Amino acid sequence: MSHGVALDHVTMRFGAGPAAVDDVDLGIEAGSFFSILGPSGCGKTTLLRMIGGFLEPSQGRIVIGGQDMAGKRPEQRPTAMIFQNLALFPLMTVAENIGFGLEVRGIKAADRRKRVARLLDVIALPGIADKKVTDLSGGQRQRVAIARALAVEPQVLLLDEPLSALDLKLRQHMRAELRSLQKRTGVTFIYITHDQGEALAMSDKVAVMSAGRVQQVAAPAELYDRPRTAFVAGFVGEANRIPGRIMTCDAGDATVETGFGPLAGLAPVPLPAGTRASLFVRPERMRLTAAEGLGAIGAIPVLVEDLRFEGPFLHLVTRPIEAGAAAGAGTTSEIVAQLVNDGNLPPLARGVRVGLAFGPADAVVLADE
Ligand SMILES: Nc1ncnc2c1ncn2[C@@H]1O[C@H](COP(=O)(O)OP(=O)(O)OP(=O)(O)O)[C@@H](O)[C@H]1O
Repeated sequence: MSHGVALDHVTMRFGAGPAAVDDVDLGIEAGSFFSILGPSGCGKTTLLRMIGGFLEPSQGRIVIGGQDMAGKRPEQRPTAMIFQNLALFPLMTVAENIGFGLEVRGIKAADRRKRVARLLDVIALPGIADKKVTDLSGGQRQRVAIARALAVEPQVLLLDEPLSALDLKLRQHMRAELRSLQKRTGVTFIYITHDQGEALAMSDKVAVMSAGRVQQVAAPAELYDRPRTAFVAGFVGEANRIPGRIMTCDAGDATVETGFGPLAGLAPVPLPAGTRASLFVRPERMRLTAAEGLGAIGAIPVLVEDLRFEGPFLHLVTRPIEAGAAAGAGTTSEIVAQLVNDGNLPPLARGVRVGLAFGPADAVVLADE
């Protein structure tokens, strides 16, 4: 794997408190779409600013295209950054905005014009060169900001939540646009967001951050299906958490005791018997059954508290009839299910008693944090 960008034990401290970015190791493949996902304040922007050269790490090394970036200013790096507010020049035309960085680098007017025209094709907005940026829609401005960043031919484009100011519809459209733009140009995109849907939809790989640390780096499907920490399971997509304890774990499988009974046949986990651990089950893995027969989590009897019809799906919010307290490990107060509207759903309403079931293949076991 060729590493376009390598972070080696990168740490950033602003003061005496905990590090804003804490000992981060990352390898970002050249030509890939890489997202850094995490809640507000987890250190995403700080990490991106260090890659772009706007901040020097307190410790660690950043290597881009094989070159150590220590001491290099932003304009000396093969990177370009797009900020949340885009920072386009309002009094300039689209062409002047896109050509700005080229002018600064002393590229002649005729060559600038050619390059700007090519970039307008790349962003699929030919013919707007002479418009003022203030006359453009939000999505068009977004694309102009990208063209301006690409004009200086960076190896790596750094994007700091660039879609956050757009309305939902446009944001969803721009996801596909950005993804296809990245593939067309072959430039490495490092994209930061707190929106897991955005990260899953666009990225080749996603790094999930929490409190300055990287929790997991994986392709979107792996992140969703095989989260490695309870934080990732809860932050990426929705997940029901059923607390319990590891009863046995050998090479073949694991058994977890929960307040609703034991569940055997789980994929083995490197945790000793007695460890507090939870089962994480996605809402779409819950099946509707008759409200009886507990046993090995055959069916958890629940009361329907709320339901939302979404066309292809029915979203159920339920409360277990018994809280399902696992000895000392906590209770389950709510179970959410997303049922496929396949024409066979029984009539459901608030207050109806049903059973929700899942099997060992539907659950991921993770140690409590
Ligand atoms: N220049 C600074 N001086 C002091 N503390 C800072 C500075 N920049 C960031 N921090 C702190 O570092 C931590 C990480 O901030 P950062 O902006 O990187 O998080 P983030 O994940 O990008 O959050 P958001 O999505 O809200 O922008 C926060 O606790 C923040 O207060």
